[in-house]
Amino acid sequence: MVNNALSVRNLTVCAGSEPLLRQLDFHLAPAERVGLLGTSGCGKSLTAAALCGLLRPPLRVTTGSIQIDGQEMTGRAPAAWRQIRGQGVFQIFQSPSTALTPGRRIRHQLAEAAQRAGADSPPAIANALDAVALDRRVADFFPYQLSGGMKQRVLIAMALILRPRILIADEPTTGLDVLTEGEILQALNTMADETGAAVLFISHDLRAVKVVAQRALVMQQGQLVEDAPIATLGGSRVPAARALAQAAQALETIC
Ligand SMILES: Nc1ncnc2c1ncn2[C@@H]1O[C@H](COP(=O)(O)OP(=O)(O)OP(=O)(O)O)[C@@H](O)[C@H]1O
Repeated sequence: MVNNALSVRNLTVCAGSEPLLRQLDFHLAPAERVGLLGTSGCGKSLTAAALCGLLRPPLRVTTGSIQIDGQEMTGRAPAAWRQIRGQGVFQIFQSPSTALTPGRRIRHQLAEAAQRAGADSPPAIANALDAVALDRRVADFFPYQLSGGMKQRVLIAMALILRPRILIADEPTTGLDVLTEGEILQALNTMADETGAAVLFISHDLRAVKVVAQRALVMQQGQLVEDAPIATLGGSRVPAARALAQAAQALETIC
């Protein structure tokens, strides 16, 4: 039997005694691309942090299970999480600067990923930059010499080299213009096609989610209220899911 890339069961996360995520249950099959949607403050980024082992006190998992590629991760030491981050689960944040080391050229940061993945560094870097449509000369730049969209594409190139089991992209196009947004979404799809990574794409914007994912998870106030194919959200019994579909449709009509 093939393991799910990700299985989340009955996951509850609290800040002190206050539950912020409540009994989340969902899975990602290998290579599946799923959107995680919901309005601001519903718990999307907390979910991403929990799935990457990045919750810090007072936040903690109080019940439930997170399995990555069949491996139980709840209750594991920070060292076990560090080991799985990168090739087990790779996260792209809204602000890519936090994931890149400011004083190191892009080439060295990508070479480190290649070494970790056991790949031949110069060709792996060249192929990854080509795949995300970045000029190969970008390898000689420092992060401060790149735009936000270029940094985001460098991180996707890093994922291409590391070939993670799961990629979690948390609002990776927020604040970018629509053309750059399109390039990032395209690069994400190329990465997923080439590596077979499962993708959890987090956004409040169904229009962006639709470019990457076929299925949507909808959150509301820390709970999962819908898990359905994107094409069916407009007819969902869940008002929050219908509202997302209607908002996307209204924008498409205007634009
Ligand atoms: N360290 C923390 N301590 C206490 N509460 C927190 C902490 N981090 C987040 N929260 C709370 O958890 C809830 C969910 O926050 P989260 O950042 O996951 O929302 P989100 O859905 O990602 O929102 P947005 O779309 O605006 O980024 C919010 O009510 C927030 O105030």
